[in-house]
Amino acid sequence: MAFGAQTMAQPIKRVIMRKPGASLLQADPAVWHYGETFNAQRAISQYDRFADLVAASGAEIIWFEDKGDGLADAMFTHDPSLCTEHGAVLLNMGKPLRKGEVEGHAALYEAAGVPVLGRLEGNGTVEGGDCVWVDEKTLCIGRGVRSNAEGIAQVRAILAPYGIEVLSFDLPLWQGEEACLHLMSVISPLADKLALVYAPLLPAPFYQLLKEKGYTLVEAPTDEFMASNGLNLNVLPTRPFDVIAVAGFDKTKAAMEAAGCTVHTFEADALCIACEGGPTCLTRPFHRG
Ligand SMILES: NC(=O)NCCC[C@H](N)C(=O)O
Repeated sequence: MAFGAQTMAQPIKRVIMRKPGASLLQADPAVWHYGETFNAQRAISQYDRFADLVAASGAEIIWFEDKGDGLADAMFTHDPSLCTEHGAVLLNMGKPLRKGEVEGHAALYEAAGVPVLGRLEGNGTVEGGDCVWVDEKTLCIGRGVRSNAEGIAQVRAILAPYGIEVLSFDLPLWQGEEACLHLMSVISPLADKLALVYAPLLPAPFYQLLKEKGYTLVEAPTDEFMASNGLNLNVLPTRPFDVIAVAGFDKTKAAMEAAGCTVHTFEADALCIACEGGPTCLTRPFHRG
């Protein structure tokens, strides 16, 4: 099976996804840090609409089944692994409740015949949501509550033989250690060198790098970023200029449309806003191009 995703917006050919089921239905929202609008049954039906949009893009979905393993956050398949043109990297989750998800990804890559280049060990943590390819040879990682210096150093060592540079950028604490703020919480690539950002929370050197690399930045409005717990910004390009976003954030949608994007939306208060993860987080594209 072909693989490799060192870009963030090229057409998704293959993607790992997990439909929430038994594990989400059993999840205690207080334990998992799910918000007031959490409702597992509604989240599951909202997910179905999202999965229809991904399937309609033509992507092949590789399913990571929820057989009641208790891993409620495992629907956010973006986080336990990433996949280069040379093979996959198995990450190590910073959120302790999510550690067990990595084995599921390992099994899927093995079944798909995708080689594994390396696996994070010991205390090193990096989550996929902190990883942004700004070009095919440059992977930026947000150092924060979920990804630490040791984990970033391990990813750097795993990818160095392939000529891939790994850069680290410090994230703010924002809503605290229990909440989820990834580097991808403040940027969503929309096309080659075009990204939706929430500039006030971008690490300043990362903002400067994007400018140096020639990016055009579309700014998401503060009121919608706050009202959505940041989920207005978390949009998934299934191909350049064609994105899936959470419904209800019209100014953000209009800003993307003004930049030339077609925006498909789905209702996601019980799924994304409550569980702190959006359309990008719900997918691990492992072949784009
Ligand atoms: N890439 C992402 O931003 N993933 C969202 C993960 C949300 C999940 N509830 C978590 O706390 O890890």
